[in-house]
Amino acid sequence: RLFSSASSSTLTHGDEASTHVDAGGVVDVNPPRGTRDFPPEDMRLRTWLFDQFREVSRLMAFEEVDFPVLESEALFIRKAGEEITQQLYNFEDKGGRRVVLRPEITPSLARLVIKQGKSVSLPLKWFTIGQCWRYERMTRGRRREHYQWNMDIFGVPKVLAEAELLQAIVLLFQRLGITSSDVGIRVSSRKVLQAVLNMYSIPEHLFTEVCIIVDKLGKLTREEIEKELMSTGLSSEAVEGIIEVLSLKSLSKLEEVLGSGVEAVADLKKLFSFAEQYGYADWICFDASVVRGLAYYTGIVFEAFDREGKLRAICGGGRYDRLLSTFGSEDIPACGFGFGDAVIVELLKEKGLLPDMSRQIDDIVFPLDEELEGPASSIASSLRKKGRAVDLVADKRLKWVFKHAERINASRLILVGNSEWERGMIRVKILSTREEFEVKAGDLE
Ligand SMILES: OCc1cccc(Br)n1
Repeated sequence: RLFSSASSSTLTHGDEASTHVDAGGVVDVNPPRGTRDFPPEDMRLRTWLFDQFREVSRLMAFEEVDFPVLESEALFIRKAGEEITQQLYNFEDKGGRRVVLRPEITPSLARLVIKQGKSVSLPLKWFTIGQCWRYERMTRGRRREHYQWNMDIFGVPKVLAEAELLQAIVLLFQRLGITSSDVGIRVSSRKVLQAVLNMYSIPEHLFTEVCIIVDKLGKLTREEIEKELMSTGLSSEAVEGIIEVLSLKSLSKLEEVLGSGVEAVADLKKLFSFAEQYGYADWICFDASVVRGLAYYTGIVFEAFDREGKLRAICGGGRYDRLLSTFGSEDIPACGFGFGDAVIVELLKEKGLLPDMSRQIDDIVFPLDEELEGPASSIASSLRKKGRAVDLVADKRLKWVFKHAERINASRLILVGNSEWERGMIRVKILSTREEFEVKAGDLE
């Protein structure tokens, strides 16, 4: 514990109590509920994962963008009863403005596209990695923040855009060593549900609400889903029809039920034929139950899942052709996905695919006497200017330095000692081969 649990008097400075501890004199060293610290080893893993996200974005020719974590609440007020908008991390700032810690990134992307307006030429292919927030009652002890990699394409109405996004996801999995035996991607289209609602002449305004309800398939029982659907005013016949179609996992069966020439079927057939061309057909499967829980999806939707069924969705996304008009702007066809930083790490752990996250340093420079600290720092400085990662160590016993060199996987140990320095020399140990030699200080590369 950082402080004893003594009374606060032991912690005061002068006559005012320290402002960092409560009356009990103990500061809480944990981060706020539902949030994480990233100490060095965790940060190395996160940096490695984000580097994979960035490399795939580069391969796909996407441009990086960024936004404030803080957004106007108005960007996320939607009436569809989505979990994400019911758990807004929202508050009023000191200027009386209603703001949120963003729960997702797509609305910010849409806002920037609108703001850029005519100054950008379509298509746009943008990516970002950003922290997203939700305020969930900690009854379920779940996280309140995660980082999400988002890839979005604006201005391409055809399913080739969704096919591009699916390749990005498959490339990412392949870079991490995950195969299509570990993970699949369920693909469907909101137009399937649209077609079913049309079959039962269900009014358009119920579409989004029905989507949000059926997205809970697999989380709620069939009875609960049926009850919620009936509560929207759907007939039991329509409810049965919806549930029957959504349980389809074959495109040909879907075509039988919906009839040929239905846009939903045409889109999906096109997407699956692209998948063959890209070479990721074995990663994807049609599953009509996929609707995703965001109100604004209008077409193809998809989500990646672990085939053992132990984890929550790894990533998900879809087409959202009418989001911009909800912000009062001209619509631009768009599609994208979000890929969180938590479930993927759970999967890598499950599969024994976590990379080695130990430190690696090029050189340790160590002065054997205090009066050699100056020369040691000049040696460290010249090595750093040549691009070497150098740990300058002082005030330690040599035994500790050897242990430290092992701990941080240093390649070389450079010792600055009196007898050598008098001759302008330093001693170099190559730690992998134990080879040791003297070299003129200025000649060391
Ligand atoms: O994907 C839902 C979500 C949104 C924000 C924060 C967290 Br943790 N999870």
